[in-house]
Amino acid sequence: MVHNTDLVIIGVSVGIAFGVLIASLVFFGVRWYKRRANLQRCANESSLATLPIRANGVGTSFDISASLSNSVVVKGSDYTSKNLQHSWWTHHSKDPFASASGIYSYKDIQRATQNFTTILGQGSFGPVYKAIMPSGDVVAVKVLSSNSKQGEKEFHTEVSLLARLHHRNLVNLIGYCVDKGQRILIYEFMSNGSLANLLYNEDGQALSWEERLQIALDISHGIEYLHDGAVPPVIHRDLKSANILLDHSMRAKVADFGLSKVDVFDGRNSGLKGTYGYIDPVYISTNKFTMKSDIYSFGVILFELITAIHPHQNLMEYVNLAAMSPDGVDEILDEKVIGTCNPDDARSLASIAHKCLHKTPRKRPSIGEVSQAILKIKQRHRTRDDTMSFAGEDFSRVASRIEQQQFELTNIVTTIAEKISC
Ligand SMILES: Nc1ncnc2c1ncn2[C@@H]1O[C@H](COP(=O)(O)OP(=O)(O)OP(=O)(O)O)[C@@H](O)[C@H]1O
Repeated sequence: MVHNTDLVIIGVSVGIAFGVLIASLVFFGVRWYKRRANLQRCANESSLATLPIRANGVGTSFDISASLSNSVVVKGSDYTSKNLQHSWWTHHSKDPFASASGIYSYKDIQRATQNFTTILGQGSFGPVYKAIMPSGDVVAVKVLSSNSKQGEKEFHTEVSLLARLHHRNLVNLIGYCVDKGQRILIYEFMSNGSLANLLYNEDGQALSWEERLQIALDISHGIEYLHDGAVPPVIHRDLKSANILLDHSMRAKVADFGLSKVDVFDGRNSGLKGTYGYIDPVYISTNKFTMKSDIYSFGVILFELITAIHPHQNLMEYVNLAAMSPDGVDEILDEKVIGTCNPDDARSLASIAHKCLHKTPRKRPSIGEVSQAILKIKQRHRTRDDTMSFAGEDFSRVASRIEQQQFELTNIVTTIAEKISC
């Protein structure tokens, strides 16, 4: 016989067991849900968290899991985004932020820019500040404006591209900051500013012809690395004198990857990228951007170096007029280099620039051919300079010998005169 009390005990026990079971299920369910949500969040953030960075400008760069924009990486390359999946995550599975010294907090940047008071300039991406990092390194800090046309995709493109591209003629990305809803890029500081500033700012000292040739060669080497050295190859899409920066020793570097903006070219949002005055007309008509479109933009920059006329000041009209006679370029040569620039050099450089602007893209030279041609002009200039200084040296040696002989002759004459008077 089962007593009533037994029944109560059994009922209570079953109730407790059932309650414990439900509580456990709820507990583990909530835990599982939280973990899942956490993993989801990590997965969403991983494209940024796994972005590679050079540790304070030196050393190793890591692969990435962030997606690269096809707008700058050449399509059809064997090197697909799959190859990029071997991520930083796999190397640093615990705390991706702990060991990467290229990643900074908003507070670090605030302190380094004296609360964002050291403005260098304003681009379409946002303001750029000069900053002194705790290490003492001087850097340039680009803050992505919240109302900027450049969004997250461009930020990813810039960081992921620059982190795997290293060349002395590209502006190095030193780090970045994603904190307090801000996106900030940290670059090596280029103390001589942009080529556009140097060419068009009347206050500064004019660039010499020699410096212009070196700048042309530096830019071509930077592009050569992007087109022929990088895997997969990269098309810049926004080459212009404002995107060429110069360091303390006037060496030029190409800047602004992934930040090329959608230009409102004809009043409609055409989706064309680049800057008016530098855009390849073939790209405008076909909407196809190739390496030869970068070559076109470089041709425009070469003419800027020769003439110091901005593309927005009818540069192409002057260039087309000058092309009508063999020495027409002499007429548009920047007057600040007249006298120091050999006319043959200017004509040769103009001839390269003309080839870059050829209306049929496949007839434009490759960047390797352009580099070779500029190097030849530079070497010729140097040889000419050396010959002149050698001739100068010779002349001064002859002059001092004549002076010496004159002195000796005077001595002889004086001695003879003394002897005669005795
Ligand atoms: N690494 C750097 N070192 C020194 N100055 C810099 C650096 N990067 C940019 N600047 C300066 O900051 C200013 C803005 O540069 P930014 O690259 O944002 O715009 P931009 O190239 O002039 O224009 P856009 O964004 O329309 O292409 C320029 O005057 C440039 O000289």
